[in-house]
Amino acid sequence: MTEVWGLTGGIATGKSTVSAWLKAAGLPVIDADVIAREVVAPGTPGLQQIAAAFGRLYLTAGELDRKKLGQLVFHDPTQLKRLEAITTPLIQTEIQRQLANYRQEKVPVVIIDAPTFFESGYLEAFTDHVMVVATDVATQKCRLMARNQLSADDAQARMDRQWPIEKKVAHATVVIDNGGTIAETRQQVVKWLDMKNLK
Ligand SMILES: CC(C)(COP(=O)(O)OP(=O)(O)OC[C@H]1O[C@@H](n2cnc3c(N)ncnc32)[C@H](O)[C@@H]1O)[C@@H](O)C(=O)NCCC(=O)NCCS
Ligand SMILES: Nc1ncnc2c1ncn2[C@@H]1O[C@H](COP(=O)(O)OP(=O)(O)OP(=O)(O)O)[C@@H](O)[C@H]1O
Repeated sequence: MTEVWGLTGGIATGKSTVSAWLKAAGLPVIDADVIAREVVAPGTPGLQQIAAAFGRLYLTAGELDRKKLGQLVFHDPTQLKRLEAITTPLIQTEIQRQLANYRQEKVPVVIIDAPTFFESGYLEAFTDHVMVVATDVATQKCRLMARNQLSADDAQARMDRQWPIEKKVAHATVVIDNGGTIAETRQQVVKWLDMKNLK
């Protein structure tokens, strides 16, 4: 039987950093952020639906202008809901397709890496356990501003679109504290891999 783990965290708390280590250890990772980009790639029905709903203003040279759409939806929950009404079913179908393949291959452990794992409302039903990568809020905001070149207001707006990290931590099977150095975080992940006999 395949054991399915959700991997999540707050925006910029270090989920991708941990996910890369799990992949390097040979675990199959279904990456919701990658799928979210694929379903709105040029020429897809997803992109057509976005253009129809939000206007061609959000397309540049036939591609989704992610920065412009992000500025709209991360500052306006109603617009984010409109976007998710298009993207969520497409993402969900692809995650389920990949998961079904892994189950058929009887892969022992599969990871679903999804920033909005809890908020999406459907992923918990597919998973057995959840790993949450957490930092304190000040560290999260600082790293988000630095990585995405965002103002404090823009960073806060993105953080406010997600569950607070304490609430995610309260729902976790395992918490990885990424508030310290990369090496300290790595140690926690290696310990988990050891415990699961996955190294
Ligand atoms: C609004 C979009 C175009 C902005 O693109 P951009 O390249 O600037 O950001 P990117 O997609 O890399 O996301 C960065 C981070 O923002 C956060 N985020 C993205 N979508 C959401 C959302 N629907 N709700 C809350 N946070 C979100 C996540 O932490 C994510 O890791 C894009 O995020 C999008 O299409 N979102 C809707 C699809 C979705 O729900 N994706 C979440 C993964 S399943
Ligand atoms: N322990 C750490 N110390 C310093 N910087 C870190 C640490 N962990 C991650 N970072 C940096 O913080 C930023 C956010 O990390 P990462 O991209 O892994 O977050 P994420 O949770 O995947 O973000 P998102 O939700 O946007 O996908 C990156 O620039 C990364 O290099």
